[in-house]
Amino acid sequence: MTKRIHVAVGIITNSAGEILLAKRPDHLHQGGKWEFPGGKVEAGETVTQALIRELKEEVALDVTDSQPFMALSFDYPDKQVLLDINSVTEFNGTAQGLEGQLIAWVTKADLVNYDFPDANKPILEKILAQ
Ligand SMILES: Nc1nc2c([nH]c(=O)n2[C@H]2C[C@H](O)[C@@H](COP(=O)(O)OP(=O)(O)OP(=O)(O)O)O2)c(=O)[nH]1
Ligand SMILES: [Mg+2]
Repeated sequence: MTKRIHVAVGIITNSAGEILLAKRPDHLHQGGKWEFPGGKVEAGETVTQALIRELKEEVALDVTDSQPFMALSFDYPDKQVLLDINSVTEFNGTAQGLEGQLIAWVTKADLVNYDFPDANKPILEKILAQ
């Protein structure tokens, strides 16, 4: 049995109400899909610490406030994940794809036009219900 991967994920909303998406590089797990930026929680880190670190590393943003949005477990054929999803409402900086990934600020209405990993379905449903 493999260990479930704990991931800190950010739904980052700007002052225009747009949400930040990043495209996963093709060679990674769920490559080519759009995601909410984030990454693995390392040993000894809280989810908030991981979120702050990952959003700095991946999209160059300094998170100053976040709130839990939802958590979900999902089993891919090749990987099991626990996504700890947080709303990021306060941050400094200008978003950049620091790992060479495409990024996009997307309106809520436009989210349906992006291809997300299967695990993200409940997240999209909750965002769209709000
Ligand atoms: N960040 C993020 N990951 C997601 C989402 N949906 C989803 O299924 N995942 C999965 C894909 C991956 O298996 C896992 C995230 O792991 P990752 O490979 O991005 O982790 P990381 O950023 O720490 O990358 P690395 O340092 O290990 O290369 O979570 C999502 O919306 N955002
Ligand atoms: Mg990542």
